[in-house]
Amino acid sequence: MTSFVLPIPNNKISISTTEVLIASVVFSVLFLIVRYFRERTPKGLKKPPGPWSFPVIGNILELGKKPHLSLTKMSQTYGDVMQIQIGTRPVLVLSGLNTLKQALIKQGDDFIGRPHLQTFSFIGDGQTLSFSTDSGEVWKIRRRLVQNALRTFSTSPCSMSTSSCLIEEHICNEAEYVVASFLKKMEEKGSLDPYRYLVVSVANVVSAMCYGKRYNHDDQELLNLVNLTDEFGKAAAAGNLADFIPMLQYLPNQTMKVFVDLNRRFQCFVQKLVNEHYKSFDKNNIRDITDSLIDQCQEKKMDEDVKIQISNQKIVNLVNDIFGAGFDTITTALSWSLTYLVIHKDVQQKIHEELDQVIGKERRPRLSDRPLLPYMEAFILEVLRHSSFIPFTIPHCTTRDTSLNGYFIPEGTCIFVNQWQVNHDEKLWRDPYTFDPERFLNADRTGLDKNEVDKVTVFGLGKRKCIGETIARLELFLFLAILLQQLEFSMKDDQKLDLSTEYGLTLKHKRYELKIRQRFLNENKE
Ligand code: HEM
Repeated sequence: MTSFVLPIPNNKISISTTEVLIASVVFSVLFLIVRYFRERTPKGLKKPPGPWSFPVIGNILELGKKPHLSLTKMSQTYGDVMQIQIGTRPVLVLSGLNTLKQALIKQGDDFIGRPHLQTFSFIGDGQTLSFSTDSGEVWKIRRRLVQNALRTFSTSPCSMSTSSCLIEEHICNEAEYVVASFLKKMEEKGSLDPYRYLVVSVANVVSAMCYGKRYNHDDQELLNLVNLTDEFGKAAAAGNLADFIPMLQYLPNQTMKVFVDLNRRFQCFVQKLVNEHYKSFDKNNIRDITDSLIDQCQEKKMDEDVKIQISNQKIVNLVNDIFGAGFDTITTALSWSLTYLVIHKDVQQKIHEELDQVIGKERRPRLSDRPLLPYMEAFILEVLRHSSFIPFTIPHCTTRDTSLNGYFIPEGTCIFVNQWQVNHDEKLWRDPYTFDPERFLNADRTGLDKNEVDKVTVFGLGKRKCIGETIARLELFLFLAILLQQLEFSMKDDQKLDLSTEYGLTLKHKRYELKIRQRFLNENKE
């Protein structure tokens, strides 16, 4: 009979094949018993349907490298409320706009939580607004503090008479800088990879917004910050199986080590800036989000418990959160926008025509022009819908036993919200896979069709909805309007764009070089 020898120092233990077989059978029976009891449902409610899963790994193999596509396909078989198993963890996958609205808006309190995942617990020491498992009083206060800070900042008056608020001023400066950098590089090289320039400019806008600090584009501190965030994204995108097979947490995990180290370096960087803010804090001169958070924390009438949770140290985590959330998202959206523009030259031409007609070339686009540029708005909406570059929201979790569409969902269930499915649902959209901004225009093409606009699902829904949506939309509008008023984008002659995506924190297209031409020569704008 074959036998195995366990390599325990000084004490070799020999196990026979029969013993291994018996152990496997006992393990499988125990696994099925535990599963049976865990999946019992109260009377009148059903267990959510889903595919059969393997012990230990669950449905990991079926998810593959593009889970948004595989889960969209599976939802066609199992429906809008489907249960899969990732590793040893049951995960409920929600699809369909009505189901999302029911769960996240109508039953918002039941679905408001965040699951306990090892990765989340490392980000900002598990104390961030976005990833912390807390969804009670502390989370509410954190969210309110950040909302107030964003609002203050986006309505603060600015020094330039042409801008309505500080954020407009920052974005306009950066967009102009991108235009100049693009043209300079074109002159030197004849083509360029736009991502490199967009990423630095967006980092500068977020940095100005968070810490009131704007850098030169070749400043080493800014470039370090961009690299750090990039590495952070890559480490997070590599995924962490231990989130779903908890016993792996006890094994060495190189990716998580890198992740923890990056997180620590990022926190140190922010801590330094927050400390500087404390030293020069002036209640009558709130310059940025950090100032606003310090101001609110110092004066709030919070009860003592909560005050400890939102202590000054935690401000670092909140600022960290906003920086992280507002950086990769906007860069990716802008980068996708340029990609669609070079592929769909007819769409780019229509945007140029609209800009020429409404704004002309004598002045720069402003935020107040937004209602006058419906085609531009429709283009941005279609970029967000078609790319669905954040295919899932951040995972949610149920805060109590509940039911959805007649299915029983126990407390603590991890929830994946499939935004990609909603944005490509044939029941909701005409030709969902075709890129067509016109679908968002009203009948006489003078404005947007609100019914269509409201179906686009990229910022999440309900109580956990993205807190930066307003800023994100205005930032995309201003950047693109300023870029497109002055520039025409086209593909490098010998190049065919590969639109396949890399799955990560956000869906990214492959990097490529393009050509850029100045539309009007010798301008002298305000
Ligand atoms: C196009 C750009 C953006 C997109 C598509 C986007 C999308 C999202 C999504 C899908 C979520 C998760 C919602 C959920 O879990 O249900 C989220 C959360 C969040 N976003 Fe954004 N976002 C963008 C830009 C921004 C910006 C610019 C900021 C900050 C200024 C921001 C701050 C946040 C924060 C703090 C959360 C966590 C909210 C919470 O857990 O309570 N986002 N965003």
